[in-house]
Amino acid sequence: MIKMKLQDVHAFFGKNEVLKGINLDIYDKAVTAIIGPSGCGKTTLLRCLNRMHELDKNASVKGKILLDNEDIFKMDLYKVRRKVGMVFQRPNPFPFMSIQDNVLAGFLMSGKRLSKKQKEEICEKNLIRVALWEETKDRLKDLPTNLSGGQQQRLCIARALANDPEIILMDEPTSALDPISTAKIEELIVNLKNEIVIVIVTHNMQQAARISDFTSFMYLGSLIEYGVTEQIFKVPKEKLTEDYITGRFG
Ligand SMILES: Nc1ncnc2c1ncn2[C@@H]1O[C@H](COP(=O)(O)OP(=O)(O)OP(=O)(O)O)[C@@H](O)[C@H]1O
Repeated sequence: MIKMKLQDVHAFFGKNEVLKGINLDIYDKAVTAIIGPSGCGKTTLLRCLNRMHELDKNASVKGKILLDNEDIFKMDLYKVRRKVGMVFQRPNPFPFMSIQDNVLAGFLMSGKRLSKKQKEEICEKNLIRVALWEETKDRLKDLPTNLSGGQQQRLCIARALANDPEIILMDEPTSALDPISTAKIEELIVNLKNEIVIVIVTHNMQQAARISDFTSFMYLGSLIEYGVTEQIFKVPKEKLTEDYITGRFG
């Protein structure tokens, strides 16, 4: 089933067109990877999917992005952001909030009142989902600053999950992490895909091959090739894709 559908999406910074008519179907219960050389527009594409691109005052978008057949540009912005969460490259837990409050940050910021029991339940459930519960259950009131980078990133994923999004966008979520933390996040992504749609930007082609079901290869603002990950990596149809995945450029 198609969860998100992009139709002729163009994105600009001022007059600079950085996405040049992207058509892309993002499937439910799947991990979709976006790969391509630096500056090709991967992050911009990701940021269009939850309307973060518009935050830049110089930026604009044209085209259609449908979420469950609803045009996200006609939806309430708060609803879009609630349905489409985001995890960034560098773990960015709120440094002055406890581990528990970090998980609950979405609720705290929206002003929603929760009982102590509800808070504890939401916190436990989401820390379990990211395999961080055992490591943090005795220090939920501590600040997150003493957690390792990998733990902080899992906390950020728990924070995104706690809002019950339908899609999570991940912008190079492991590029600042060591190999063991990276492996844990990859395992987590694969486990989560049965409940949530994941779109991940990665520079690491082995990572895309390991964890994604679909891969889109971008070049200079265009989507060159999109398909099942195994096909893209084993028998790419486009020469540009082949050159990129075999390391001839990028
Ligand atoms: N805030 C901005 N203002 C102006 N131009 C920008 C801005 N952010 C990105 N760009 C430009 O838009 C183009 C696409 O950038 P984007 O960050 O989407 O590429 P990317 O593929 O994610 O790159 P990388 O892999 O290096 O992160 C680039 O030419 C970049 O210089």
